[in-house]
Amino acid sequence: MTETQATVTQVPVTVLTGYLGAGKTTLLNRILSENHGKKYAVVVNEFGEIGIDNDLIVESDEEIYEMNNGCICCTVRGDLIRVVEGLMKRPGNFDGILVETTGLANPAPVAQTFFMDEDVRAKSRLDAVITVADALNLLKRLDDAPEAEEQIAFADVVLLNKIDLVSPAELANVERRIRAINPHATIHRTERSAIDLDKVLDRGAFDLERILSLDPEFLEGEDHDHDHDHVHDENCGHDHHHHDHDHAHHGHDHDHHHDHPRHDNAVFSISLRGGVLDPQKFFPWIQEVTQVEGPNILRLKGILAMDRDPDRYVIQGVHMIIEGTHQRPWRDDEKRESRLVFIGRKLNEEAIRKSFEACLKAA
Ligand SMILES: Nc1nc2c(ncn2[C@@H]2O[C@H](COP(=O)(O)OP(=O)(O)OP(=O)(O)O)[C@@H](O)[C@H]2O)c(=O)[nH]1
Repeated sequence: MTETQATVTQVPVTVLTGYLGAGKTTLLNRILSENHGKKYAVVVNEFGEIGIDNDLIVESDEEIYEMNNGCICCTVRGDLIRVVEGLMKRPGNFDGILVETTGLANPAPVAQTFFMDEDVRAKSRLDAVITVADALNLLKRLDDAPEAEEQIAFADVVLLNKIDLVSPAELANVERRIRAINPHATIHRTERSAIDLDKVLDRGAFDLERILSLDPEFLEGEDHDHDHDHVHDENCGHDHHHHDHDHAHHGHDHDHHHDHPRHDNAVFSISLRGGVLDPQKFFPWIQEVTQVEGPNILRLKGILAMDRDPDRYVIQGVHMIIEGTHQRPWRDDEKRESRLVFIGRKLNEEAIRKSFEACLKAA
């Protein structure tokens, strides 16, 4: 090691990935809530037009940078470089960086960022890619979502989460599938992403050799977000207005996994916004929607203002399983409004939008 290398401390970067609703934010919140005496900078990237994820992260002293631009492969790399470079200008303020990717992302471009950009590379090191897998839904997603497989393949550590929702036989089955895709990752079985943090942080686990054997062009993506047709960028939001367009991703020079497409173009989001909701109408409605549309709802999240309720109500779901909690009182300076995002396939947007509006409290 040269003298300069030895004196520069590289900030460890942990990438949290995993398909929609697997338990990434749950893990992130554990990391931020635990009393480990360390300070992390958090970068989150989400899919969907209205920022909700940020509101679901526990309140802490941590600084949170949100990148809300859906398509991680095109725009986020640049954003991530900017955020990381900004952070690097203030050394000593934090002990590590946590990057939570959207559930629809292939983690490769995020991981590449820490090797591609000179400045970033000098000052940070990719510590590990942690993939959270949903024990109940992973097998289905491996069949229909290429990102889910990439996330497993890239993992240094897999949290096989939601073990409370499956039988021991099903669990063993999912674990076998994960092993078949990635024989090297350490697998931990978890409920609510509960894990000793030293099993996920400061692992020194990212194995470049292994990634290069998986993806020989991993270090050659320098021009990645410049070479391809820029028409593509306009469509990167993947929102429902664009979901049936001929997505230009196949033109990507980085699409070297020829055997499967990089993005699941059928997935789109519906963002609903409104004022105060009538709980007598809203709860039966959401039950019905999740029963009827459940198989197509990959994820739903909302922060809702309920009539006669002083608290923000958070609702979350993956397919048919939904959970709701009171988060915290609405602050005086906050507008009491409801935001709800559905992410899925083949959802009937118009019907969902209309029936949601019918749940608003009568003026
Ligand atoms: N039953 C059960 N539910 C869980 C478990 N872990 C997380 N959940 C729930 O699953 C839902 C999704 O969890 P999140 O941590 O928000 O998932 P995520 O991966 O961050 O989701 P996206 O950011 O939307 O991709 C929430 O309602 C959680 O409360 C678990 O082990 N068991």
